[in-house]
Formats: sequence, structure tokens, C-alpha cells
Amino acid sequence: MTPHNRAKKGDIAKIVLAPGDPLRAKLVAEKFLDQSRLVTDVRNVLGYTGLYKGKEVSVLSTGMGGPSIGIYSYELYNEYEVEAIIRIGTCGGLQSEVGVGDLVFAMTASTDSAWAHQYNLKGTLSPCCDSSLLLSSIQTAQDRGFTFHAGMVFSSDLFSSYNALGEDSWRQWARLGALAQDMETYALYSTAAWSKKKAFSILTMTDSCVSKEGLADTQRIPALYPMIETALETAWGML
Ligand SMILES: O=P(O)(O)O[C@H]1O[C@H](CO)[C@@H](O)[C@H]1O
Ligand SMILES: O=c1cc[nH]c(=O)[nH]1
Repeated sequence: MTPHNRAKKGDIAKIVLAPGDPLRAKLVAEKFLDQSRLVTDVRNVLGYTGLYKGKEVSVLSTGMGGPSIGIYSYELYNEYEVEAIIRIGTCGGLQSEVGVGDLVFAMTASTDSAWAHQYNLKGTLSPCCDSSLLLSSIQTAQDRGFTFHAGMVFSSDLFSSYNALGEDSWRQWARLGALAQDMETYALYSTAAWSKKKAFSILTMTDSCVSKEGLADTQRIPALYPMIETALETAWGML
């Protein structure tokens, strides 16, 4: 147990899917896992463990932003002996070729946050995903015909659609190739590197900063299924 997680040590599987939204964790548990059970609900941050095709997988929400996923992922890796975390998040699209509903595989993350200052580096940290999780997800997406893009994402402390920098704050990151903007991948990959564990972010593009298109409320949940299926297949292959 930790101040943020009441699960006991053996209650959490070696691989954890990590959405920001607690209700997305509940959805994964109820719709995609067999025999799922709630293992933590501290602060209403929901965590479940169940079976996917006979193998044990957990899903734990991480809240929004680097500091929040930083706490949950640090505890999972270092207190619960979790080997790999696969984030299943939404993102803002920063390139015209990334369509609404497409998957974005984050090979690396850039950031405007001071997250890496804690490591006392004399330079800039560019954390990357685990290559085996990336390759496995590419295979699943190809097999199932899911449209995906793999490359750099921009993890911001600011929500992409509105912040004091103005609605064009994302453009320079896009100019340098960022596919999408989320808020957690940089902190997750850094925490995995520090903990000597694996991480991978699979994102669904729900709101395009380029075209201003987005998913309607009724489309939001089913649009996340390809991401969830890809993450579960990838987890299953690692177990
Ligand atoms: O859908 P989730 O996983 O929460 O991810 C995205 O959505 C939130 C912003 O709406 C941020 O957490 C961002 O990274
Ligand atoms: O960070 C995010 C997440 C979803 N949609 C956005 O526009 N930004």
C-alpha cells in the first residue's frame, strides 16, 4: 500500500494499462477483462486487475499531467514491482496527416515541463519508449487495420486547446515533427528510465489542433477501442 494506492503487493499484475481517466479504467475492466476486481479507489483513482485471454493484466488511472502520472508510475514500478506500463490516453493532433481517431505511438516525448530537473543533468533528457512494446503494437495495429503514426509527441504542462500562450502555442513543436500533444508521456518515460522499467504510450487523437475537428461525445468511447485492444494485445504478448 502507498498513500495513493490501497492495493496489496500481489494485487497488481506485472503489466499495467494506464489511462488518465478513472472511468476509462472502469471501461477496460468491465468490457475487456474477465473476472476483473477493483484493487484500489483512493481519491477515486480506480485500479482493477483481471484476465485478458487468460493472463493477468491491471488497469490503473493516473489522473492528468506529469506530476500525477509521476506519482502513480513511480509507485507501480518501485512499490508494486510492475515491469511495464502502457499508457492509453487521448491527445491533440499536431499534424494534418494525423486524423481524428488515429492511433499515435509515442517513440519519444519532448516537453515544456521541468520534470527532468530532478535528475541534475547537465543537458536535456529525451526519454524514449520500450522498443519491444512499440514493435508489438505496430504488429497488432497492422494485423487489425488500425491507422497509426509513430514518432515524437509533445507532453505539455498546458492543455493544448487553451492556455495563456494562446491557441498557436503548439506550432513550433509541430514544426519540429511532434505528432500530437498530451500531458503525461514525458513524465512516464522518464520515470520508467529512472526505475529501469518499460513504458509505452499509445494515444488516440481526439481533438485536432490543425483542423479543429474532434470526436463528438457519442463517438468518444468506441473511438478508444482500437487503442485499448492494441494495448491489451501488446500486454498479452509480453506476459
Ligand atoms: O485522456 P487522458 O489519458 O487523460 O490524456 C489527455 O487528456 C487530458 C486532457 O484532457 C490529459 O490528461 C491529456 O494527456
Ligand atoms: O492533451 C490533450 C488531450 C486531448 N486533447 C487535447 O487537445 N489535448
